[in-house]
Amino acid sequence: MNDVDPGRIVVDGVDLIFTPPRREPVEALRNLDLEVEPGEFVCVVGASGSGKSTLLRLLDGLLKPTAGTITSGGRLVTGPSSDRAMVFQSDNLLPWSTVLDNVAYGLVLSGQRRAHAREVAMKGLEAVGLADAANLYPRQLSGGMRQRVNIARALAVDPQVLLLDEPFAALDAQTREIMSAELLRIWSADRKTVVFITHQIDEAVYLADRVVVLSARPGTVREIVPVPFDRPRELPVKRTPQFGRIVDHIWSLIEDEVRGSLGLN
Ligand SMILES: Nc1ncnc2c1ncn2[C@@H]1O[C@H](COP(=O)(O)OP(=O)(O)OP(=O)(O)O)[C@@H](O)[C@H]1O
Repeated sequence: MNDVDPGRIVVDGVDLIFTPPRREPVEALRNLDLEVEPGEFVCVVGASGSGKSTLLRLLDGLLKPTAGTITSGGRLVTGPSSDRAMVFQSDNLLPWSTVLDNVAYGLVLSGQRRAHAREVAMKGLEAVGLADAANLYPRQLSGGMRQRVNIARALAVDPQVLLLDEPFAALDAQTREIMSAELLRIWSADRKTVVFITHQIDEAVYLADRVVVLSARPGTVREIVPVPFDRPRELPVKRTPQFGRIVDHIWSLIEDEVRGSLGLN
């Protein structure tokens, strides 16, 4: 494997210190190293405040490391780029545009002709199973459908890397479970590199090739837990003893810190 392979992410010795005006600096991440292989699905878990979202924003180029470097496909990440796309917890769909135009939006912004952008957007909607919803408006969709539109929008620009920050956090438990299976189906079609942030350990174990466990602030990699289940993965794998053992192990790594973040230690 070569650092310049498209979709390969290398985080090398990254520190991130926030320096808010008139407040104490906040050391969010310290000496964080991580390598993600092209096409790999990595989930990141850790107590609240351990720096998960900060790491994702660094990977997208929305934040710059205080020290260390991040490369994507061998190129230094210095700002957002079309080879990486982000999906947030709250959907940021435009309420006055149809589903199709919401998905086409990024392509139009990047200079593509509207007709071509719509064609590509339609393919994206087909990939997430929402072709029939193309002419609806966001308010006419359920929460799960809106997040599928968000994913289609991120995929429409054909990024090498997909960054997802708790994309299903606002959904109810059943919808969330179905959406995670749906995400694996979408991902398996062209296996982009995925970095997925979640609070739900079982969601992480179900989705990931490897689960990155962050320590409490300042966040650093505490352990990387490989997930051995074959793909395609069906939801019943979550009910197996081996699955339960991996979830228990990850929980044991962060339990004290989760209690600490709640003031319970
Ligand atoms: N812009 C900022 N200015 C100052 N401190 C910040 C800023 N953004 C984040 N932080 C702090 O950095 C730390 C890491 O925040 P981050 O949001 O990355 O954690 P997280 O693991 O994603 O948390 P959660 O699970 O609660 O979403 C926290 O202590 C947070 O308060």
